[in-house]
Amino acid sequence: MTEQLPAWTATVLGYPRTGADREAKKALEALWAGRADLASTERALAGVRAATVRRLNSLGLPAHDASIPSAFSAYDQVLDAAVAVGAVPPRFADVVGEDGRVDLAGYSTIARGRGADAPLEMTKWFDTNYHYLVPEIGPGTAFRFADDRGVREFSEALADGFLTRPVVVGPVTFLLLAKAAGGSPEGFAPISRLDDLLGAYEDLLTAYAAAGAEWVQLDEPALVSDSATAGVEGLAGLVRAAYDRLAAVEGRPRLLVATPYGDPGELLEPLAATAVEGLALDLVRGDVPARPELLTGKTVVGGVVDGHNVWRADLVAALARLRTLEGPAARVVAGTSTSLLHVPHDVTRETALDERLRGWLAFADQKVSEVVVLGRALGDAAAVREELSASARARADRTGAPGVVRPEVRERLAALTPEAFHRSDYAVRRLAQEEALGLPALPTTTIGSFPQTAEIRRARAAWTRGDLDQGAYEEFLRAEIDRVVALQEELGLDVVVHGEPERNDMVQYFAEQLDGFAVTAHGWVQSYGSRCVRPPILWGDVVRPAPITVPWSTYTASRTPKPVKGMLTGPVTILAWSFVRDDQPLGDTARQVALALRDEVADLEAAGIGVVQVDEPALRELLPLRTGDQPAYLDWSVGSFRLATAGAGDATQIHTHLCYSEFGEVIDAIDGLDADVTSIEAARSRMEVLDDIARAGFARGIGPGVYDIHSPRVPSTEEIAGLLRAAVASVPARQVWVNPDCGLKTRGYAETTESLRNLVEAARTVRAELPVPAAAS
Ligand SMILES: Nc1nc2c(c(=O)[nH]1)N[C@@H](CNc1ccc(C(=O)N[C@@H](CCC(=O)N[C@@H](CCC(=O)N[C@@H](CCC(=O)O)C(=O)O)C(=O)O)C(=O)O)cc1)CN2
Ligand code: MET
Ligand SMILES: [Zn+2]
Repeated sequence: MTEQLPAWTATVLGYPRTGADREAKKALEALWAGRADLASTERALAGVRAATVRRLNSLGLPAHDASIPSAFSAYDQVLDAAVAVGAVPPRFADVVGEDGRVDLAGYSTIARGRGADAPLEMTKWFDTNYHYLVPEIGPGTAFRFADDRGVREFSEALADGFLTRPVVVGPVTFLLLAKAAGGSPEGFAPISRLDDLLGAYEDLLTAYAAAGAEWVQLDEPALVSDSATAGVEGLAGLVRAAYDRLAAVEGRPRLLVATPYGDPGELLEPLAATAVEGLALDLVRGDVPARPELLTGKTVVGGVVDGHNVWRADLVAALARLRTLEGPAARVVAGTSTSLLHVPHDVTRETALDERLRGWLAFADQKVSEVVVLGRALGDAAAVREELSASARARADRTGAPGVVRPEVRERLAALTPEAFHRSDYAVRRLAQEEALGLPALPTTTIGSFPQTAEIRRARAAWTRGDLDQGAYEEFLRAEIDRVVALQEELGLDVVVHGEPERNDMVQYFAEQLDGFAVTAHGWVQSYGSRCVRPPILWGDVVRPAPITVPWSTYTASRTPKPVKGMLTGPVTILAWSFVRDDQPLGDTARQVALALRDEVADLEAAGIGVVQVDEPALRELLPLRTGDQPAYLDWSVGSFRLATAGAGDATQIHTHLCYSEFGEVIDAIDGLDADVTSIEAARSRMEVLDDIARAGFARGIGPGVYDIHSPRVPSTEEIAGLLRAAVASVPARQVWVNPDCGLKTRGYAETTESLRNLVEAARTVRAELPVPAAAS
């Protein structure tokens, strides 16, 4: 490795994969629906890859120096790594070909499941709204370099004239993110298989070298997360040994090891002590190393352009940061902090956005231009003087723009007293609510959304285009609500919802109705697999010009004598799933959103809606990766939820919904929300999470999800009744609610109707088994 390093000066760690017009999403969904065959789907995905490489090149990343990443994935990069190293769970062994390859059909099967074969579990990727598939690793998992899809994609780009830099999830992160396969011995940890896994990575590197790769990027984000590394003894030694071994592979490509999403802290040292040629550091969330000499002799990608947010970078400050790396590093490369996976493609397409706002923004393509400018600036700052001052002007322009600061919002926040964050004692509220609602024991309800049918999407698309007028669209939605209410009455659900047909997305919908937010037309970002979201941009002070959900909820209440549950998205989730202004603390922004929601709760209450659910599925997502940063976060996040809800009277029942079950870390926070009823995911753990809840002394209502809505599978009455019996064995029956584990929007009506029928039936069965005092309470 003594020859001249290729002269790259700028790079990005990854790029969006859905395609500028969601071509990959549409191609995959067509394959799954049986509307397309494998060959045409592969061609469509290859088209997205080719367009990406050309785009990155036209934006200024050279074609031949490995600064363009090859970071495509048809579904998920962690699944790609699992398939590459032969870690396919035994229940899917039949999808692996004789040559070790897995075709797109088999790959989709592992991701989405098949009949009784559950898919790989899906969970959040660090502190983002991206979800990865969790590898299942056991003592007997036979690692080998099995599927060479990544190598073929590299060769495809090379044949097209581009020498790219393949990107693969690194071996340490792969195992730290994996879970023990079913049947593993008690206490088995996937990371104990590191040595065996490295053999597969050695062969993978050799294959990339044979195909002509000069650099390979290995992503090791787990090194920045306390929860990913918790309980692993001697991790520094493992990191050192792993990369010593990979660095010793004969004839291998150069290695760039990336630690996005934070700061690797003490784990930088063992990594830097190995012979890997490159390190990519996140200098937005992380810091320039306290011991710069660790970087001696390395190529260092300084991640100074935020891959998480859409604001134009402060290029002058970014350049200054990069310069601090220049002494020790052999070469400094301007880069992004993370992959650009989390931001939309191109802001210039957003012609409906206010022009002034558009001038403040950088989506993926604009961020590529930013790193290219910084790369040039490292050589000769004078050559890019104009670009540097334009970036400074754009940032300065935000400060004084109308709407960024609204004195009435600031004054209202400043005048808040502690009472605004507190309700009466739960015991008092409980009595008032029992009287007001008159619900049976084990009350049944849903999480809010009913299936978003093609018909609903079509109607909304027609209304957005102007082909359907406002009146006709609203009439369509009222008819939809009528159907959803009639269905719930027929099924016998106790607390009725309106089904959320008017919402394109639970965050975007609210953003569209609040001042201070902007929404995009093309700004799609992958959330998981083929599913995408358009995160709104929260740029100014937040004001609610008019009630948002009140007309829909009151219409619903007019159609049924049963209690109706109003549906709001909470302040933390609205922040988590938006691109949020970076000119003030998140807590201040969250409290502004909370005040708007507080007014909405008050209006719902005044309109006679006695139950209001404020969803906070992202409460866990924004939890800082370093434990030391967590208390401050929990303080402002819990506080903003309380500010949104504490204006409700005693008789108004506040629900919240959190759609995950790993909340050991946030159980106190959930308690702190002080909601009257909290619904959570619990079916997959067979209600075991309720033991934690009981141990924590949680005394309010709890709705453990009794079936997994992520799959079309219909749970039987007996199965649900079994789960409910387990629930009432750990938690007093008078606390227990019966509901699915999340909203039904991604499901179809056939399985939804059947599943809910069984849910109601199971609740009746177990209700009848309860001792009389509980049933009467
Ligand atoms: N923001 C957010 N994050 C979240 C969740 C969530 O609900 N929202 N849930 C969790 C899981 N993540 C999810 C993310 C996306 C979807 C999802 O269903 N996305 C839809 C798009 C939802 C949407 O914005 N729909 C719009 C636009 C739909 C659309 O594509 N319309 C067509 C036209 C349709 C037609 O003419 O028939 C088009 O624009 O081309 C609408 O309904 O109005 C998709 O990818 O398909 C589900 C779960 C965690 N994170
Ligand atoms: C991702 S949490 C979803 C909650 C929302 N109320 C729904 O039912 O869709
Ligand atoms: Zn949910």
